Amino acid sequence: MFETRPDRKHEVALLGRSNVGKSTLMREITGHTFDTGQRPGVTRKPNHYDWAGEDFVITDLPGFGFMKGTPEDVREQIKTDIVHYVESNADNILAGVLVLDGKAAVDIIDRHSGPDEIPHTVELYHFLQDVEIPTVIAVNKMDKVDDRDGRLDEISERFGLVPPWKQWQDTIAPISAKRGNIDTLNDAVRTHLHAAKRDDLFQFF
Ligand SMILES: Nc1nc2c(ncn2[C@@H]2O[C@H](COP(=O)(O)OP(=O)(O)OP(=O)(O)O)[C@@H](O)[C@H]2O)c(=O)[nH]1
Repeated sequence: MFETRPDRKHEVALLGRSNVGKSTLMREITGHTFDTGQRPGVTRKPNHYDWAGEDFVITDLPGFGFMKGTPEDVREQIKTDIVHYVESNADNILAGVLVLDGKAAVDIIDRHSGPDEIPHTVELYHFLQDVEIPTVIAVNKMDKVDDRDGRLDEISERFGLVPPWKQWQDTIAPISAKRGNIDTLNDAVRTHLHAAKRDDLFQFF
């Protein structure tokens, strides 16, 4: 299902449930227009974006989870394809950005938590850790959240990061892509690239 990636060695991968705002975030990062809209599940293939003269791509992976009108087996396939894509490209993925909808994430995670069930978002975070990709959780749509610190503490906890969230600012980045507030994400990603001594490759962050 996935198209061949462009011939660039390094990349930063954006992952998240459908409709969390990945395309909006891509547009904000790159200044280019992407296919965004009200209709969940618009992004079905990885969208690679690269800068002229730079040796990396940013990859917007398909949204996973519930998509109206999409059968269960297709949704499962999308998730499997994401995992395979990340596994195949892990050596070249400098950082992962897991995007959440700050307004909805806690409810969705709790709804899918149980003795036999790990929510996809949490599962993907742990998977990225397992394949040693430094990951930032970008908590988007913060413009819709009233109790900012309370919500971010709840989110930290769901990912196994002991609150208060403020001690995890390299990992948890509250943003509002639509309003253009993404400095926290830039800072967090830059920290990881510094740690990997790859910031030379990624001048935007
Ligand atoms: N309030 C608010 N809405 C946002 C923000 N970012 C994105 N949205 C809205 O959320 C909806 C989904 O945004 P998209 O960027 O299309 O989401 P996506 O994650 O690319 O969706 P898929 O294509 O399904 O993967 C749109 O209506 C956006 O305008 C934000 O920071 N705040």
